[in-house]
Amino acid sequence: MDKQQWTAVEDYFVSTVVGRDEALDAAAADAQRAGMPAIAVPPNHGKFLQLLALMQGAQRILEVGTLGGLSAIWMARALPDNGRLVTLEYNEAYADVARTSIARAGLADRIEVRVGAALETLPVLAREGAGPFDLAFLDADKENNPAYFEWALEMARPGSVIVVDNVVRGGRVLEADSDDAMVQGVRRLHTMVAAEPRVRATSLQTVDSKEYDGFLMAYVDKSA
Ligand SMILES: C[S@@+](CC[C@H](N)C(=O)[O-])C[C@H]1O[C@@H](n2cnc3c(N)ncnc32)[C@H](O)[C@@H]1O
Ligand SMILES: [Mg+2]
Repeated sequence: MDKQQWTAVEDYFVSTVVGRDEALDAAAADAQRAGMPAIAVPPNHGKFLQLLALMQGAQRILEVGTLGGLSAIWMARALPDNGRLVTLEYNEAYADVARTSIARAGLADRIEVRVGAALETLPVLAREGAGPFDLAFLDADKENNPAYFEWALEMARPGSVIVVDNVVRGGRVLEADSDDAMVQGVRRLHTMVAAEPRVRATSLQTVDSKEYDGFLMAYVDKSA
């Protein structure tokens, strides 16, 4: 089993149950043209996030890490007309490309892209009373995962779901002495979530065109 097979299986799933979306294909092409790294969610993972948003009956969604807007578009497709998704992005040029793709997808009235370091924009959102968010997707610099999780929890309600992407690090999540700040961010996240009485959580390993990866999912089940 290797990347070629995982990609072929992913393509099969995309061509059957996931389905294609012209606006998402265009967003992916624009992201590539703009020189963004190929680190957006694969389509079947994007659809998974969309289903989660639907199951949540989500009206407010928080995302940390916009890139070209792919995961934001996937999730916002689950929102009702009055629903809102706020996505936080550090890179202004990426945010511009994402906004164009979001507008082309017909979601400009539902998605707000905020530029800045998320450690600065998250407290602003909290002060504004932007929550509670029914779903949060944390997918930016993994070093800051613990702080992002704390902010997501701060702006959650009982019943909210928080997903943290890319927690496997090619298996290096096992390396307690790693000098990779992203690995340490993911490890601190797991230690913190394990000790957090307000959530029930699990982490899943995945394989697809992005190779070996995974995500953590937490359900907020006590008054946050
Ligand atoms: C993995 S990509 C996001 C992919 C996107 N969620 C998707 O799946 O389509 C991570 C993004 O986080 C952004 N980022 C990195 N550090 C950040 C920070 N401190 N605050 C906000 N965004 C940050 C990067 O510029 C990049 O666009
Ligand atoms: Mg990711």
